[in-house]
Amino acid sequence: MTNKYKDLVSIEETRNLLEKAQKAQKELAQKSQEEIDAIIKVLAKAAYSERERLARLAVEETGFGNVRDKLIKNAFASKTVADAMKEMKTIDVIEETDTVKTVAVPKGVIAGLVPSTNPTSTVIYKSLIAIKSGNAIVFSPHPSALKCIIETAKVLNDAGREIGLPEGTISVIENITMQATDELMKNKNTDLILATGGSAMVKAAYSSGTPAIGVGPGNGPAFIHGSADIPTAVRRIFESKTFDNGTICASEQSIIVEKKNKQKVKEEFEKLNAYFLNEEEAKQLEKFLLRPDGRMNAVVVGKKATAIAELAGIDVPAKTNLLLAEETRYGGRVPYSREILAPILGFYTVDTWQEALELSINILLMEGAGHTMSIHAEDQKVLDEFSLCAPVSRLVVNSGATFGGIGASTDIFPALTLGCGSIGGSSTSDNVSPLNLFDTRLIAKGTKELGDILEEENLLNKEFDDSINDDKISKDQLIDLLVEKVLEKLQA
Ligand SMILES: CC(=O)SCCNC(=O)CCNC(=O)[C@H](O)C(C)(C)COP(=O)(O)OP(=O)(O)OC[C@H]1O[C@@H](n2cnc3c(N)ncnc32)[C@H](O)[C@@H]1OP(=O)(O)O
Repeated sequence: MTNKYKDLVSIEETRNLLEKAQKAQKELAQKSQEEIDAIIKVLAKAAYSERERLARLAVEETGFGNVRDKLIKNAFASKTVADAMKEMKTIDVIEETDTVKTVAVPKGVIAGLVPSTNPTSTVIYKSLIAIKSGNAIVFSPHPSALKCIIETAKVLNDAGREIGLPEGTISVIENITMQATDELMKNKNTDLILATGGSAMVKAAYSSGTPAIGVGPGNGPAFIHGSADIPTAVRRIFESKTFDNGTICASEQSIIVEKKNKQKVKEEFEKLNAYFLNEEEAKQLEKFLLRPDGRMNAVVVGKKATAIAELAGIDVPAKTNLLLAEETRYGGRVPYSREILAPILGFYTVDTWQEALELSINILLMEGAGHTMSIHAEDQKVLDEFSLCAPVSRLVVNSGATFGGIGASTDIFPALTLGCGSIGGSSTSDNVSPLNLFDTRLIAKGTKELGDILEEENLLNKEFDDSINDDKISKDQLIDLLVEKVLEKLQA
C-alpha cells in the first residue's frame, strides 16, 4: 500500500469508528449506575482472567518489560481499578442537597492515546474509567504495540457483548498512521483526548483544539535522607526501578544521597545485585541513552540491565539487574538526568538535605515537572520542606515512586495516566479517574431575591469598600514588585 493510500484508509477508518462510538455512547448514556457498574465488573473480570496472555503478547510485540510485571500491571488495571471505582457515583444525579442537584454529564467520545511501554494495561484502565463515566473510547495505538492493543480491546468487547455493552463503545484504529491520530484528535466527534505517551504527542493533543488531558515526561529523583531506614529505602527504590524493567513513568530516574550516607547506600544497592558503572563505563553507556534528536532511545527502554550492558559493550556480572552511574550534572544533554524508562539510575551526592532539595527542583524543572518524585525520610521538617517546594503532583514518601505514584502502594487513585498540572503542561494534576471524565450540570434552585442579596451580603456598604482600598498597594509598589520578579526570573 502506498503511504498516501494508507493515510486515506486510516483516516476513513477513524471517521467510521468515531461515528460508531458516538452512537454507542448515546446508547450507553441511557444506562443506570447499576447497569454501568455491572458492565465494569464483567469487563474487569475478563481482562483480569486474560492478564497473563495479554502480558505475553505485549512483551513479545514491543520487546519492553517482562511478562511477570506486565501481568501485574494488567491485574492492577483491571481488578484494582475496578475495586477503587466501585462506590463512585458517576451516572445521572451524583449529589443532591435541598437546593442544588448535581448531574453527571459524560464527556462523550474519548480519544485514548496508548504508549508502547504499558499498552495492554493502559487500554484496560482507560476503557474502564471511560465507561464508568458513560463514555465511549476510540484508541490510537502506538504502532509498535498494535497487535496486543487490538487483542486487549477484543477481550473487553467480547465480554461486553454478553452484558449489553453497545457495539462500538471500545474500538482501536487498526490501520494506524500519524494522519489517523491527527484526525482522531481533531474530529468534531471527539469530545476529549486522554493522551499518555511522549511529549510531542501530548503537545499535539493540546494543540488540536479538542479538550485534552495529557501526561508529560516523568522519571523524577528519589532523595534518601539520613533519617531514613537506609536498607529499606534502597530496597524500595530497587524494586520500583526494576519493575517491568523501568517502563513506568512514575519510576525514579536518579537518586540523591548525602555524602555521609553514600557508602552505606552503595553497599545496600550492591547487596541487591545493582552494578555501579565506573566513569569510563558510564560514558560508554551514555551514548546509547538518547537519540540524536535528544529523545530517549528505544533500544534501552524496558530492557534488562544485562542486555543494556551488553549493548554498550560493558562487562557486568550475570546477575546484575540495575545499573547506576555517578553524576554531578543535569540538563537536556545529560542522559542520566533525563527520562529513560530503563533499569538505569543516576546517582548524585550532596552535602546537605537543602542541597538535595535544590538539586531535585533543578532536575524536575529540566524534565519531569509536575510528575512524581519520592523521598525516604523520617525527619518531619525535611518532609515538610519537600512537600512545600518540590514541583511535583505526587511526592511519594517512604515508598517506591512507581508503586506510590500509580496508587498501588499509596492511597491515591490507581491510575496509569498521571496528570502533571500546569507546571508540567497538563490540564490536571490528578491521577486520572472517572471523576475527570464527566462534566457536571448543577440544578440550582433560586433561594434569594436581589433585594435579599444586597442586604444580606452588604454589597452597598461604604465601610467595606474602604477596607478593600486599604489593602490596595500603590502603583509604585506594584512596579517595584514586578521589576523584582522579572529580575529573579532573569537571574534564574
Ligand atoms: C504511566 C506511564 O508509565 S505512561 C509512560 C508513557 N511514556 C512514554 O511512552 C514515553 C515516551 N515514549 C517514547 O519516547 C517512545 O515512544 C519510546 C522511546 C518508548 C519508544 O520509541 P519508538 O519505539 O522508537 O517509537 P516512537 O514513539 O518514537 O514512535 C515511532 C513512530 O510511531 C509514531 N507513533 C507513535 N504513536 C503514535 C500514534 N498514537 N499514532 C500514530 N503514530 C504514532 C511516531 O510518530 C513515530 O513515527 P516516526 O517514526 O515517523 O517519527
